[in-house]
Amino acid sequence: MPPHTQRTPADASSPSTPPSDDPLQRERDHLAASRAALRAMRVDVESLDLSDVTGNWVNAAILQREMSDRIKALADLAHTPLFFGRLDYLHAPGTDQAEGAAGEQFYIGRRHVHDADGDPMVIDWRAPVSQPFYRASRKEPLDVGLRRRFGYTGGDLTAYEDEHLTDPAELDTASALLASEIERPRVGPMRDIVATIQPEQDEIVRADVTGTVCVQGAPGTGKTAVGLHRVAYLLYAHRERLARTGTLVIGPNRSFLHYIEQVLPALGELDVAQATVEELVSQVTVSGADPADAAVVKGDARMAEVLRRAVRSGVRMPTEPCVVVRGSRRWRVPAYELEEIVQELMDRDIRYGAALAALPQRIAHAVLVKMENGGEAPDDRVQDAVARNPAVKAVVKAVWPVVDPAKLVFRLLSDPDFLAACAEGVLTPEEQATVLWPKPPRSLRAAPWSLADAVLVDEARDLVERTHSLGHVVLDEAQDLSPMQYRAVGRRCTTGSATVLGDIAQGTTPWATATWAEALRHLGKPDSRVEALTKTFRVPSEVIRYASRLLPGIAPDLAPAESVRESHGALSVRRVPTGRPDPRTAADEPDDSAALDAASALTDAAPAALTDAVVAACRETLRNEGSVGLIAADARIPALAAALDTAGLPYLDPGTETTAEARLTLVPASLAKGLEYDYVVLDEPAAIVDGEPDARTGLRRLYVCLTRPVSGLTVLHARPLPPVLTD
Ligand SMILES: Nc1ncnc2c1ncn2[C@@H]1O[C@H](COP(=O)(O)OP(=O)(O)OP(=O)(O)O)[C@@H](O)[C@H]1O
Repeated sequence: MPPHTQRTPADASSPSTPPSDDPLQRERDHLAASRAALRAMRVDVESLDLSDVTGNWVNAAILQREMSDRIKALADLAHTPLFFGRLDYLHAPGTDQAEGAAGEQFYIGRRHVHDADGDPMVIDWRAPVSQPFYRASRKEPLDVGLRRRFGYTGGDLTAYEDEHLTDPAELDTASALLASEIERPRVGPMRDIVATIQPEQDEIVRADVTGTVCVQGAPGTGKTAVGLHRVAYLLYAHRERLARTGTLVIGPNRSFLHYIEQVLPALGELDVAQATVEELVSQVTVSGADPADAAVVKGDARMAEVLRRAVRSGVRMPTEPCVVVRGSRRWRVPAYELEEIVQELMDRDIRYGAALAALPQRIAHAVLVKMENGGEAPDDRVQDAVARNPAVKAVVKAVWPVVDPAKLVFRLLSDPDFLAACAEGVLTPEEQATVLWPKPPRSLRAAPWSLADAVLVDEARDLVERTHSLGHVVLDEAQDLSPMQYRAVGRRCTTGSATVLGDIAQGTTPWATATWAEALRHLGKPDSRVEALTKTFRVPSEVIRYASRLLPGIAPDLAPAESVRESHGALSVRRVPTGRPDPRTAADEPDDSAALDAASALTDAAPAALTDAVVAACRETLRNEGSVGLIAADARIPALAAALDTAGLPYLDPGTETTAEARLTLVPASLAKGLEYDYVVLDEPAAIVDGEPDARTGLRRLYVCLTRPVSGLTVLHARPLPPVLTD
């Protein structure tokens, strides 16, 4: 049999052939039977009578919720095929390839379906028996004789493709179904990749839950997709444990999270929390922004030591004895003894709040020892009562005051002497001046908290009281976090593990991490393994080669990505003549504020010819099938929006999903990260570079923008391109 046989209903069956003789029809029959079995499973759950089994209304409510979740999970989604693959094992799995053991056949799908006898009709893709579907190869067939992939049109099974992994005569050719899945237009919500997960991606998806995995992946290599499938896998393989401990996906912004949140329900998972870093540290409301230099210092890991000192700065050594009066007797704990107790709590590595709770008990214990020595026989209740005695409370208040994390950070940022005392030898005087508020706010409520400040408050809070740790955290676009932000994420998985996804070349914050080793250290997972993904499923080869020319300047240690798709004519770079000389190039601009002012003046005054050409390019590109993203420097967005309005071209915001009717999105460069469009029209690269505080960050932002297209990229420029992008 030739490899990769693909059949359509037209050539696979004729009206005269009995259905059971035709392999494609047999598969369609299995699909119909599986659907019927799924319906029966749903009816079973719906008809369960809970009145007998629930003793009280709380149990009834919990059970009811579980049932309605289960009913939702058992829905047969018309456009998500129930199974997408089949594995024919040479031997029954688990029989250790025993002589004579019969091979077994499994259909692989998004969820488990069984018939009335409980025999499996579709196996969940996450089950161990499904793993060879993703990993088996000719070199290592993993006891699989046949791997079959199914093709669907709408909800109909219309094709299949076979690989006989142990047949030496069969050639190792690329899968046409995989290629068509990768090529499909991107209109609508993001889809899962469960049918086409690649071996190197599967290794990450199924990595052990106890370890943290960090993925360095070039644009479009599937980092986000892998992260989401990993969550779905872990919830399947460790459901009980993670239901108890919780799972969280952290993304850079809400529109990004909205974009990805549609995938998990299709994979059968409804219970995964999502948050941005800002939402994670929401002790105070963020209303301000820091200049880059202040944010860099506030985000530096040294701030953890400053905060540690600040939290303990109020601790005073006792100078007076503690005298407890009980009945007719007075018990006296001398100052030196109290000092020993306080010193011991200082030396022990326990949270400030835990020490505060322990201190009155320690003093009470000292009193109890004296009582015993004095011939009394006090019990535990006496110790509790002594701990609550006003004299003990007064000592505690004087030596170990309550710390409010927000008030503490407020004081650090507004009181130069306090900051100097806590930061001595840690931050230079200049750095201290940088983090202080220029004009101290009048009250806590009036404080213009920035995100970096909120992270400091979160750290201070953790020094006082342990942060709740989850079972697993997925951190996407991780390269953009500051050391203090890594610590904030890390303390949310101290007892669990993390999946860290990112691309050093796409780091666009002034505090972006230089290496994954450093990031993992701040996260508190220094020994985690780092995997690289270098095959891009999104960006066409011509485009990724073009964008990769920026790599030596922005991330010299990274190898350029390879594209899975050769596509000719995917890249078009057009210079728009404006009739006026270009004053300078993007690359030789000096990095000072005068130059930046001049640059933004230039950006604002982009020639009308460029705007016209960009609108025309959008119109031309919209003739293709699929979504179109017009990406431009943030400063250019108002002018382009006005031009699109005038031209009568409707457009969407990045957070809004494209539909067949509304396919054009106007994307500010600062929001382009993580998004993808079939076609991208890129406006004035030099303006995108100028939109950032320094040239390297500008070029990294440009790299992000250049790598958003799936099928085609049109670059329009009036100003010169960065030199590495000119031929
Ligand atoms: N194995 C696969 N089969 C089919 N499509 C895939 C596969 N892996 C990834 N893709 C597709 O490639 C595109 C890029 O994936 P994704 O957004 O996860 O990449 P990324 O590495 O996070 O990219 P970026 O760094 O640019 O944000 C998506 O459309 C995704 O569905």
